[in-house]
Amino acid sequence: MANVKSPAIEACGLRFEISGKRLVDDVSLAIPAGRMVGILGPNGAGKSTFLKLATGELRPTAGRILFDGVPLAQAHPALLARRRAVVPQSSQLTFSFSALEVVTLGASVPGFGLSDDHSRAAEWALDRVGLAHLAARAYTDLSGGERQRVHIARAMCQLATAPPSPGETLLLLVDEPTSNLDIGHQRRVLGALREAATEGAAVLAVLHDINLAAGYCDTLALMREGRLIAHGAPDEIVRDDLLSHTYGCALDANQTPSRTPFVLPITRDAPEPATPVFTSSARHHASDVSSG
Ligand SMILES: Nc1ncnc2c1ncn2[C@@H]1O[C@H](COP(=O)(O)OP(=O)(O)OP(=O)(O)O)[C@@H](O)[C@H]1O
Repeated sequence: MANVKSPAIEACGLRFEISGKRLVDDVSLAIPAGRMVGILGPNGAGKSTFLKLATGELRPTAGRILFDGVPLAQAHPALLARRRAVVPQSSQLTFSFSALEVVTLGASVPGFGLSDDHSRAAEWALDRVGLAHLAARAYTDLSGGERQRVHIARAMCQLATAPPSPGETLLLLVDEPTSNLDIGHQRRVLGALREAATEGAAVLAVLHDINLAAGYCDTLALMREGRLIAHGAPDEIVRDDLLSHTYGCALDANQTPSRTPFVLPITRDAPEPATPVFTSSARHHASDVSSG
């Protein structure tokens, strides 16, 4: 068993219930150091709830989360701050901090300001997400996609200012990091997460874009109705039958010449309605109104 490292984070039989509804149901998933795992699944599948359990924001109804083999609830907050960064799905930040100040929020020590290392890490992180030119801009004046990249940079800065000791793993937990981004910035952000994994971090990312997930993640975990229904290499998950069933629509899986799997919705076989639906219902509505 040489070279087998315990996972950076591991969910064991995780369940979360609220008001008698099971949002996460018996999910077991391990993310080892150096791996990027994408969580996929339809809206409401339980992906964000699972991520919140993994960050400790929610406490499981049953099962447990281990961080480097230790129950997450027992991990010291200082250790978590040094080794684990979280990017939630949305942020309510309304102060007019500059982009640079937001990026340093996770790294500054109250009363001591920023060290040179922190400042350098923040500038590096902003540059990594293509925002170096907006470092001084008020966060509240940034676009949605720019704000999203600021939060990715904040997480990267947080981890970059605390290089791990030998044997320690950094953990990055991100919820839909590309939802507001154009395709170029999607690539840039996923490339940065991929690079973090290649350098040894464990990365868990909730993603909606199956093709980007297949291109950047080592494995894909597919959730539906709170359950983990499949977990494997991208070519084991990006399959017509599995995805069409999971998402409830006809999907066509294929591979690029470099053998990266991808999927497209099947639209060519869908018959066009004889009468445009909107026009037809609008006409009915108009005749109801005139005859009433
Ligand atoms: N506090 C709550 N009370 C009841 N139901 C909840 C609560 N929070 C979330 N849910 C429900 O739990 C289910 C899972 O939510 P979750 O946000 O984890 O889904 P998701 O897979 O991340 O979805 P999406 O892709 O739309 O972001 C959804 O049906 C949601 O409506």
